[in-house]
Amino acid sequence: MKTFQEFDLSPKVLRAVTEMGFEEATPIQEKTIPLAMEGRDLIGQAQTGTGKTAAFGLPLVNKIDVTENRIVALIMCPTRELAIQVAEEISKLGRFKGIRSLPIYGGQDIVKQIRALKKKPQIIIGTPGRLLDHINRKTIKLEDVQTVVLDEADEMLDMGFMEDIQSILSQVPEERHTMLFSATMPANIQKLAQQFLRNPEHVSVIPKQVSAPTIDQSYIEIHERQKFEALSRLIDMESPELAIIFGRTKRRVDELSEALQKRGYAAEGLHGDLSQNQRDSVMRKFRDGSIDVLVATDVAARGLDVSGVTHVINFDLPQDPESYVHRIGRTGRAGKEGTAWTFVTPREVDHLHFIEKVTRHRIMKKQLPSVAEAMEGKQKITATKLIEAMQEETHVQYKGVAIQLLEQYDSVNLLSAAMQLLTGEKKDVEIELTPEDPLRAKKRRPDVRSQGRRMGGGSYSGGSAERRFERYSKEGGSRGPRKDGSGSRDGRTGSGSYRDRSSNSRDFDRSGNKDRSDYGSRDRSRAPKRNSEGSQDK
Ligand SMILES: Nc1ncnc2c1ncn2[C@@H]1O[C@H](COP(=O)(O)OP(=O)(O)OP(=O)(O)O)[C@@H](O)[C@H]1O
Ligand SMILES: [Mg+2]
Repeated sequence: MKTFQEFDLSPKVLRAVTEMGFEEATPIQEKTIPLAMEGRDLIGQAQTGTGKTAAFGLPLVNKIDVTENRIVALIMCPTRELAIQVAEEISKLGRFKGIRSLPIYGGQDIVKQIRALKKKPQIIIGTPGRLLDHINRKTIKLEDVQTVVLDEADEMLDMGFMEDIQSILSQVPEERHTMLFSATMPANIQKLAQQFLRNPEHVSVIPKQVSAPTIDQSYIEIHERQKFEALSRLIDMESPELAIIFGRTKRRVDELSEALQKRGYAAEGLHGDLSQNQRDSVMRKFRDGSIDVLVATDVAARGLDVSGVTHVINFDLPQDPESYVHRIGRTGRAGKEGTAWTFVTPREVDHLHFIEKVTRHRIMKKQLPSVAEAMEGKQKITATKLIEAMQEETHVQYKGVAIQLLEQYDSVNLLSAAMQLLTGEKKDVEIELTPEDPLRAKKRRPDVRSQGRRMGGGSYSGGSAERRFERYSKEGGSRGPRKDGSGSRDGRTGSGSYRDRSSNSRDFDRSGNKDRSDYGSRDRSRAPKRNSEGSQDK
């Protein structure tokens, strides 16, 4: 492993890296930083949570001259939350150097963004839709851009952003440095690479499995109507520090977060039909720990890096293997351990096995914890907390009352009652969720012999396995129109109808993440053809 001193980074950039607590470069950083510093176009693939942001961010902030007062670098991300987060990381990396960066995404007041643009940022981090909006308004000019990064490149393609990306890049000089990054590189990424990159270097540090090795993966076979009880028991048994629960649709996320609140959990939902203020507020609360359960659609599947996420629970099975990899990759980041549980209805078991094959990772079948096990798990955690608190010896002021109580009451009864209070017994409210249809079982199975390459394990070069995977995906509907596709274009126009129609539909909430919500008068013909969420986010 290389230390950062071994790269030819400027002292101010090195200082930022040190302050961020990075000591050694991760494998993707080790391989891509020198290439990027040489100005090589590249496609970088590495497991979730392994520092791809700094892999492109460091060479970028290192290269930019601080006296520059034009936009010289552009980073595109598929979702608003990710744009905000990447901007945050870039700003940390460029802090001592004084690099100016700005996130540009839909849902935020455009006038405010125009004002911020007047401060002459050198790096723009944006979602495609809103970027185009600024380009059309001539409030963003890309004629001086020298470096372009597409983070989560495959997802942007999947969301139907191809045309938007084409339009944006048509504004950027052809003589530029372009980099694509993602943990997954399905075959169709080739199209994007051929079009936008020049003689790119493929850097893949995906070992055997595409999902991070530090994630413990299990599934529970369960009927739709039992899922909520199972979820409550799992949370009780495992007592996550922070958990992300993925639901298939926006409606599901709304119902689930409400149900969890009724049971007394500190949970909130995130999906594309919320206002940007609501989205920001939910993310803030999750990051600062004022809620410990985030219920989300796939809008939260990509790139989000929240420290302390110990558990990911797929309440509904994800649509495709990539989505599975990215969702569970919200835990087990930066070498930490994580746990992922997936609920699978009997009719979806085939689909789960397909995901297992494509990701080349065995997902262990586990039994639903019994009420007694959940209870026991919870009590163990309370007992541990109690013992830790006792050892800290900060409870002196309670000792007087404790002695009095012990003189009056039975010690076992007393401690049991205290533990019950501490455990915070959940309210026993009856919950009924609207059932979701199971994902359709896939008929076509991947060819086991060639599966290693299917998720781009070292190659994305369009071999038969990739093609098969792509074909499979299309048939399975996962790459076809998202199920909420219907409303997407309206979303782009900013009319209320999208919201009205989609909130109860079985929509894949990619919708919300993509920022098209204030597309205003933009040409509708440019709306992504295929999807759903593509609709909203710029
Ligand atoms: N060299 C390093 N040493 C320690 N921590 C690091 C290093 N590089 C990055 N990190 C931290 O690791 C975490 C994950 O990084 P990042 O979000 O860039 O991962 P990623 O590879 O982009 O994941 P994803 O595929 O989910 O987007 C972040 O909190 C980041 O600050
Ligand atoms: Mg990332």
